[in-house]
Amino acid sequence: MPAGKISIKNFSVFFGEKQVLFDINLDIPENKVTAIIGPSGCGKSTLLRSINRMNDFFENMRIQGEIIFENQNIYGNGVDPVKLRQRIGMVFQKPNPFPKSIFENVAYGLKIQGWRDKKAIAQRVEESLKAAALWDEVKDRLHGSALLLSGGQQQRLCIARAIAVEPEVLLMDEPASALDPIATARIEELIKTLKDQYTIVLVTHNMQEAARTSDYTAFLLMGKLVEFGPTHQIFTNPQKKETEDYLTGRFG
Ligand SMILES: Nc1ncnc2c1ncn2[C@@H]1O[C@H](COP(=O)(O)OP(=O)(O)OP(=O)(O)O)[C@@H](O)[C@H]1O
Repeated sequence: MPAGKISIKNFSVFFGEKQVLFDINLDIPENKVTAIIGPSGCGKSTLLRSINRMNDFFENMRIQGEIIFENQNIYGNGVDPVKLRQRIGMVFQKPNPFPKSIFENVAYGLKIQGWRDKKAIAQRVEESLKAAALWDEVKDRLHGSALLLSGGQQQRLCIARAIAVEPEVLLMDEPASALDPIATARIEELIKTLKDQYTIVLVTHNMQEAARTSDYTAFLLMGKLVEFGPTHQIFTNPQKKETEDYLTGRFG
């Protein structure tokens, strides 16, 4: 297995008294797509959101263990979660463009980072929209509202917005689940092209999607990591009975 870009070490999450992740150990490989699968409520989103400290927004949240990113524990002293989220970007289940123009959506993070040079901003917006496979569809209406785009276009816009600030890691929480099959296929294609440049972690309910798009798969069950390995191995020759039972539809 390639070297880990992110190392999750003995990691547990509690919401109040309730423990939802139990002692997770997982190395997420660089420039690959890692899928997190498992039945509803098993902790997939919680694990994903732990990687860029999005769970910090829940007041009753507590963790144990470490997540190492570039030789630093992201939960260690002195780590700024806002800066961390610029390096570890996120795309959510429901497309959530801002009620602004297409251009402004993509330029938003750059402006927050202090970019002022209009030409440089325009260039980065174009590059990001191209990388998100949306440029050709929107280049003539960059100043039109993002909210008038189709759901699939909005999701690609959110991906463009996330990559505009050049993160190293992209976290995707069921990015295609609100989309029709054609829009889903486009997002899946896009994920495969983005992995050359980004380390991607993808939560999905959809087994076919995990099989089609990911290089590695982690199977979670009731907050525990049951199995992790190359996707083809997990799907064709799982080592654990629980994984096989889940993949063959015996529960979940
Ligand atoms: N902020 C919170 N406070 C309390 N419990 C929470 C909170 N967020 C999640 N949980 C609980 O943690 C458990 C794991 O939730 P999580 O959303 O991570 O699961 P999931 O596998 O992503 O589920 P789904 O596939 O249904 O989205 C669930 O029991 C959920 O109710």
